[in-house]
Amino acid sequence: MPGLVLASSSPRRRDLLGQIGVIPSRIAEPLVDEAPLKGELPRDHALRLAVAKAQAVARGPDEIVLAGDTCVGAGRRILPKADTPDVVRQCLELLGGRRHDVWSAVAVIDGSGRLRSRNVRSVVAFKQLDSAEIEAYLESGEGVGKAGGYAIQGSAAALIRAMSGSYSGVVGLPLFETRALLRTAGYPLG
Ligand SMILES: Cc1cn([C@H]2C[C@H](O)[C@@H](COP(=O)(O)OP(=O)(O)OP(=O)(O)O)O2)c(=O)[nH]c1=O
Repeated sequence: MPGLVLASSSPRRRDLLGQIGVIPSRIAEPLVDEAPLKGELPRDHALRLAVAKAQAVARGPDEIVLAGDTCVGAGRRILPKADTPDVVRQCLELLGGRRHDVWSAVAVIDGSGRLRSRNVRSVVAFKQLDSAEIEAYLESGEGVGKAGGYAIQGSAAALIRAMSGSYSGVVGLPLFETRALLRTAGYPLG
């Protein structure tokens, strides 16, 4: 059975793979500049970074490499991965009361070096958020380190009116597409 390298520092991606019974034989942190290019659209950004992360990690003989990227987009605008509570606040002020896109890209390089990728769009609708709700969410600390400043898998779920698309993709790895790519790459999955 070919080994699987997960090119990700994200514990969420490891957990999501575990949810479908996939245990990487190796985890490697991809060192990639995640800054958007000038004028880059959210969908292009997610795909470019997933591919770059997969390519940044060395592949041993008979190893498959998998990487992903999650990008939150408000129209043509890319929201940052919130690194401080202030950025979380700015994101929530923008996202409250409207719909936004979450692009979830996954890239797989197979044992012969062939790259395949998928990019999934989800749409998430937040309720109108008043300042007390935003401050309460900031208190939770859950938004820091997350694309768009929130995590759907935590207390933010209670502020989300609706979503369509891939729930696992919003969390960090679209599992339907990931399974299909892994199978095509020769990784044995039932
Ligand atoms: C929108 C959203 C994002 N996120 C997370 C998933 C990703 O970890 C993060 C987006 O950053 P990414 O750059 O996709 O991933 P990462 O930096 O955590 O890990 P790596 O690049 O090493 O693979 O935001 C959630 O956990 N829940 C959500 O609802």
